[in-house]
Amino acid sequence: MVIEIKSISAGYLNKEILKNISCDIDKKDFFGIIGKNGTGKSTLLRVLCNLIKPYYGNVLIDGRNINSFSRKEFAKKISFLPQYIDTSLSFTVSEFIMFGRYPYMNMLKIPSDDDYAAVQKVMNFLYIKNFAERDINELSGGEKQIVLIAQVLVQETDIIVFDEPTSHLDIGNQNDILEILKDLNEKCDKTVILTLHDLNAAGEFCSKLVLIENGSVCRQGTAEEVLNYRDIERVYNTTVVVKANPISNRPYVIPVSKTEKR
Ligand SMILES: Nc1ncnc2c1ncn2[C@@H]1O[C@H](COP(=O)(O)OP(=O)(O)OP(=O)(O)O)[C@@H](O)[C@H]1O
Repeated sequence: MVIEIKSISAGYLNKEILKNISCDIDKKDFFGIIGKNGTGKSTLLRVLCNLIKPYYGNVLIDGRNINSFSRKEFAKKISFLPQYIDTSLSFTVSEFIMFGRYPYMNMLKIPSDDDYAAVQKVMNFLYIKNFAERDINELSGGEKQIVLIAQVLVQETDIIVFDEPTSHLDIGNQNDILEILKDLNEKCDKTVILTLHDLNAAGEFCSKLVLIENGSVCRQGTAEEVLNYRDIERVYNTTVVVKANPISNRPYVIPVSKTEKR
């Protein structure tokens, strides 16, 4: 077990958002967190990444409480791509990716040869070397998302965490990003943890899912176990049909209009 989330209650000021959440994440997992808007998915990631302290409970990584890590140590263990990142300042793609190397730099924050090599390696891996010198603000949404992922990868952590990495992307770019994350999971031994709104993408790519309902775990397990129509209909308050993808055999969820007879 690489991550143990134990009986977490957390929120903001006095408002409890997460209520007694427990889940275990294995090293090999491609772990998806799903649930309605505002149910606490991002809050759970913030607790996991030690950005907010829980009211109760704790998070262990490799058996060690996350509170016992120094900031630099933690940044070499787990990297996080939040849902919103300000990219309004003008940086080239390679400069922007270099920010991910901060945990490895000395007090003066001058990149070493290793830092430059790490940036080149990630750009090669993601096939983005050709726009290394472009301004990040000139990129399309899909290109920018790959650069954000590059900044996470250059941090060279075993655990990578993404808050809705595919929002605003078309189905082609969404699949491209998820394939990259799947490769990182399967070929580079990274533990991938992400939130997703697209239940079909979650069903297709995630090895394990947790469905959050009003800040609590409704169900966790394989995609087949979690994406059952009863839970999905109740949690999302809508009508759906769940089928198996004829090629991958993984579950996908089809919405049904209220005007259709059942
Ligand atoms: N910084 C904050 N301060 C106060 N309340 C917050 C803060 N961030 C989130 N919340 C509240 O916590 C609740 C859960 O938010 P969270 O972002 O974790 O949900 P989510 O499931 O990720 O939502 P979405 O799918 O819409 O991104 C919401 O009611 C939200 O308004």
